[in-house]
Amino acid sequence: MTDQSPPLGPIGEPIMGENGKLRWRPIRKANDPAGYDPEHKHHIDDYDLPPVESTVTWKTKPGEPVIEVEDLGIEFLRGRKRNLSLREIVFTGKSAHKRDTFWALRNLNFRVGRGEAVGLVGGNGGGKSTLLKLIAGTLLPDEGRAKVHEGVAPLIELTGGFVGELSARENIYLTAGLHGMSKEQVEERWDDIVDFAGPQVRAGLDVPYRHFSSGMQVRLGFAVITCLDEPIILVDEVLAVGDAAFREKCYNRMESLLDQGRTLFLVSHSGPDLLRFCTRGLYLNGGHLVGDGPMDEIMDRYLSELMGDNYQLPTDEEVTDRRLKRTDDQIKRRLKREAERTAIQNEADRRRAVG
Ligand SMILES: Nc1ncnc2c1ncn2[C@@H]1O[C@H](COP(=O)(O)OP(=O)(O)OP(=O)(O)O)[C@@H](O)[C@H]1O
Repeated sequence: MTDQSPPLGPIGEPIMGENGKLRWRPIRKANDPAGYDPEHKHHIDDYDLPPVESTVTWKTKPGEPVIEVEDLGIEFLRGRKRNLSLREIVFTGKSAHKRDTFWALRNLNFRVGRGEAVGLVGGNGGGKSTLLKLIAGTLLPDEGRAKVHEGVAPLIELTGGFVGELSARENIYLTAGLHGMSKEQVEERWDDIVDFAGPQVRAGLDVPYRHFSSGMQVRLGFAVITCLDEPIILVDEVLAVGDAAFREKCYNRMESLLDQGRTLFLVSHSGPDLLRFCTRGLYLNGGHLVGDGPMDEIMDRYLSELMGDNYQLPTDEEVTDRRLKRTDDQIKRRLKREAERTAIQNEADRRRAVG
């Protein structure tokens, strides 16, 4: 919100905004990190946060959906039942193998806007990974459609679509090239990719990718996928194999991508991770979309259905307090990123000036 917004209540007093969100009176502009008061409670919308430059070229206009899922369904083969006898085949005209199929996803309908961060929750086998693969286009639906209006950078399998026989170096060029990046663009971002992936990956750049440990695979996969200029990022549970420090680095990068207005789809069984980024939750159960709403409400519903009486739903007051705490943390992290970006920019300007 800018200073032209309708007047707010006294400092620290929440008022209900027109959009139904609680808002707090800002005590300073967000682009003035020095004035930040960590004791004060804020709503992120109260800040005139500077837009973050992005190299993405958008095909959609602001406000248009980037993903439209309509009556989407996919059927899988569960296995084969007993083979039919020759007599049955001849007299019934059926195939020798009886097909035993099931709908892994069915009747899914939803739209996702630019810049939304969507978390997918649901029990094992609920269809989360399958949905990401349908959005990425690596699986085709049997019913309906998933219309994706922007490019997608998927990290949905540990191998990230990389070729095991090729070296890590070759895989970087290959993946970036498939997403439309020229050799020069890859070279420009080379250090960013390899530094992010870490020293173990740098040391193994010429080793066949299949010899990488699962942690190294995910480091390289994440570094490459998030360096692409694709507006939609899909991340499946894969980050779980990285160590804690690397995961934190990945989360920071995901937040930077969201600052640029990119769209994120995240599958995770970790409530805190989902709540850190995602504003919207989709709940898949038995292949059906059974919930679509604010991430915290979807998470509470999923956990209470999963754990029954062992999960205590928060009171309204607790929900509000937790939302405020999360918003406050998001603002602090955003300001830190702004300060880091400014420092990097200043250093680059200084070097340019020195020649
Ligand atoms: N290629 C496939 N062929 C047959 N069945 C499949 C295939 N891929 C997934 N399935 C099945 O589809 C269902 C949904 O699987 P999916 O991996 O999407 O679930 P998930 O919600 O991601 O589960 P988890 O939380 O355990 O990772 C499961 O029953 C799974 O066994």
